[in-house]
Amino acid sequence: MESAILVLNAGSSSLKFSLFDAGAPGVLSAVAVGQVEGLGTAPRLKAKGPDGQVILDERRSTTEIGNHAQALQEIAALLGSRFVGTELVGVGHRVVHGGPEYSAPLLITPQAMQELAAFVPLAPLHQPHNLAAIRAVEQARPGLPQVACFDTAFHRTQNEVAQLYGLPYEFYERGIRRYGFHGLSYEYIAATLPEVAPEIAGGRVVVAHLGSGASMCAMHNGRSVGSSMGFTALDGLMMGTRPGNLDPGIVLYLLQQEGMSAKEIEDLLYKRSGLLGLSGIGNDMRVLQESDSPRARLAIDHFVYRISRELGGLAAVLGGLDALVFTAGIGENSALIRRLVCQQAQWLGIDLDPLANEQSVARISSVGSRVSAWVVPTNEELMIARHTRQLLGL
Ligand SMILES: Nc1ncnc2c1ncn2[C@@H]1O[C@H](COP(=O)(O)OP(=O)(O)O)[C@@H](O)[C@H]1O
Ligand SMILES: CC(=O)OP(=O)(O)O
Ligand SMILES: [Mg+2]
Repeated sequence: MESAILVLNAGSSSLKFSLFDAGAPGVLSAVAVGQVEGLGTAPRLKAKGPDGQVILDERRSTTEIGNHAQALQEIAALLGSRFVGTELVGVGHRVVHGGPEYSAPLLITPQAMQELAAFVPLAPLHQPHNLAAIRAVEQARPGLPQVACFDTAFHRTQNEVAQLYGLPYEFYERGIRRYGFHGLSYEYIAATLPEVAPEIAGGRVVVAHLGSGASMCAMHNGRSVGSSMGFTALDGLMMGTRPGNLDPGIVLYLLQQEGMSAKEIEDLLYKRSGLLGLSGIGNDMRVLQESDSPRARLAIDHFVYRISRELGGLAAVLGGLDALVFTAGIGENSALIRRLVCQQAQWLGIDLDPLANEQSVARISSVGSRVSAWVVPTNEELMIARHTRQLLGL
């Protein structure tokens, strides 16, 4: 391989990467994928080759890999040793918040970095890490072209009514509006549906991206018309450590009556709530599913309840529903969550095929189901690589 595109997806506790052959014409294929997960707690470096074979799986101490910059160094060392002689021609990044202006991928410049830094308070779990990864690459390889791909961009097709909050209009003009997130994932699903599920690709589809962060998107003919996430990635569904949609009066109460500081509330809302806060056990759905604790079951039931409510709302936005698509860590892997959600959604016309659901095959609803249900694995890194290749003209 002569030249490659590196993709970095920096999350709150992980740094995911993929390396793509930039020289091969046509369909992009990853020659290596992996991540450093457990950043800050129990770092673990994992990497796989093109056929999915494990090439590395090592636990490291927090002194060895203590932050995203060190994680990036490890990834660079690993890739450098395996792909000697390969020239890196571009780096694509997931940047969670692009604000009202950025509705397309962007070539990184010093000015763009300044503008994107203004969105750090709107995505404190993600934006600082996204920008730190860009700076680290710039430091290691000055002048290497870097592209920012935004989680918010895919939702900019939504009309003004859908993006408004019921605040005085000048707040909307100042940028306080519903942005929506997980857009690279939804864009990938929209691009994939014509292949895997052509009968629904042009229809009214709700996609449920259920991972550590979770959201749902109402899509009509592959375009976003509504999203459960809003101004920040706190809104909508309950998540691993975030509560999702919350009465704003609770925040006022905590500030004014309970004397919590803004920082303490930020910590509560981003890091201590959701599945973790309700269960008291953890934020990993696998652990909750295996637990006998009633609170773990309560957390799962509330997770499903919130998805069901949001599904009804987004189906109303679409004026009806043709299909429900599950994706991301929980959506792709948890037959239990899919079963519970689909059972709740029987009133909408979804009839689950239990065996297909257990096997996580693409279509998981029965042949006669009026509204179909699907599992479609997402690939944010591939979406970023496509954008990067196109923007850089590679
Ligand atoms: N087999 C599984 N069953 C249930 N949940 C799973 C399974 N595998 C992964 N998950 C869940 O997926 C979540 C991570 O999803 P992912 O999309 O990778 O999240 P993120 O990118 O936001 O970190 C984990 O927290 C875990 O709860
Ligand atoms: C926007 C968001 O919540 O992303 P993630 O699911 O990666 O945490
Ligand atoms: Mg994710």
